Formats: sequence, structure tokens, C-alpha cells
Amino acid sequence: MRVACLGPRGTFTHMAAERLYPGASTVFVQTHADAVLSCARLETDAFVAALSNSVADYIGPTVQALLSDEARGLRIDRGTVSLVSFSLYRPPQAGALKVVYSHPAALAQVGDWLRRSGARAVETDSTVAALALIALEGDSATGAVGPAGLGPEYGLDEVEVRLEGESRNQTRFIGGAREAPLEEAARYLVRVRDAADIRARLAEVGEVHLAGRRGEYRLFELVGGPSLAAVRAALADTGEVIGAYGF
Ligand SMILES: O=C(O)C(=O)Cc1ccccc1
Repeated sequence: MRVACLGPRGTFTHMAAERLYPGASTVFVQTHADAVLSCARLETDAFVAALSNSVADYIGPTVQALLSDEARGLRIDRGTVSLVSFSLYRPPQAGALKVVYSHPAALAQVGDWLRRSGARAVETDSTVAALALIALEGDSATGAVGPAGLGPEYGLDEVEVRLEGESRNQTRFIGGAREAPLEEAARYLVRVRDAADIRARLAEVGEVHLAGRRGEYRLFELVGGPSLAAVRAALADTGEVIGAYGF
């Protein structure tokens, strides 16, 4: 069993993938969208990607990939919520901190700390990619934000922990595969064609959150415990359930 997830080894998504698919081998890709699409293209058996977090309702690249024509046939059948915690890494003998590298979701979740630091933020493909980058550059004005405990592996000093502060650190990850069977669950993802009254119809069976849109398709997340049959009945022929999972 090969599971695609954002790499390199040690990203938050990698940790979630190990929880969602214990014992599977991981295939590291560059973006959440690549993880979804590699599974759709039969390059891997399953994928794991971040769906939402405490600061961004939904993660754009994941939602956009799920709404693409290529992702037809993928089904999300598992999910996990992680309390992620961020550390600051610096090269040895670092000077004043001027530039901080990390994944956009991480930079958003440490926003308060970042503003206080006065450093400039630069986005990388993942948190661990940021660590690799500053280790390679060896520039004494740089820092990288990523998961705790990776200093020795990259020859970096972990100089500060828990940059997220009190409450900004929840991330929800989903896992799926081609044609995975869907069962009763706490949450559902539905893909609908842009029908005018669909939101109201779905609201009759559950709490509806808009995840995103692409072309004539919209992705909604339904919470609050409707039955799978009730969700399907509300959708009628305007869309389909593509995910059923709990957090
Ligand atoms: O870059 C990573 O390590 C990721 O897995 C993406 C991410 C970043 C911040 C919070 C959750 C996931």
C-alpha cells in the first residue's frame, strides 16, 4: 500500500499519514494537490492531505484538487485532527532574524509570533522543505518554522518552541483512495453542480460549510450527524457524496 503525502519525511502531513494508514509506505510529493492527483492518476493507492485548520476554513490547493475532473472517483473515508506545534530553527551561529521560511499554513498559524519578530515571511512547499533550505543556504539571517525535534537531522538549532501560542494550531487531515467505500460518519464532503437551491436543501439535513468552488462545481462539508441516506436524498441528482469521515 503506497500513500502519497506532502514531503519530505517529517512534515505534519507525513505524521497524519502514518496515523491514517498505519504500516503503509509513504510516497512524498511537493504539494497537497499533487498528493490527491497522484492517487487519481494511479501512481499511488491512497493520499493524505490537510483539509482545514484553525486559521483557514479550508485549504485551497486540497479543495481545488478534489474538485478537478481528474479527481473524479476518489473517495475520502478517513480523517484525523492534529494539534500541531511549531518550532523555530536557525543555522548554527545565527545572527539577527530577518527572513523566516515555511509552508503557508504554518506561517498563518504562527502569525502573531511572526508579526512580533519583524522578520519577512517566505513561503516554501512544506515546513520540512524550509528546514532543508536554510540548512543548505547556511545564511545567518534566516530561520525556518517546522515540527519539533528535527534539529539534529538537519544540523540546525531548535531555538524556540510552541510559536503558535494558545489556540491556533488545529489541523484536520483527510485520507482517501479510488472508490473507497463510504459509511455513516460524523462529516461528509459533497460535490455538487451549481444548483441554486442546493445549499438550502442540504441545510435541512445538516450544518453546511462551503469548502470551495471550481468551475460549475462546489464542495460542501456537512457536519452535525445527518445519515448518509439523508445527505444523498437531499443531493438527489445535483451532486454526489465524495467523503465520509469523523474527526
Ligand atoms: O508543511 C508541513 O509540514 C505540512 O504538512 C503542511 C502543514 C503546515 C502547517 C500545519 C499543518 C500542515
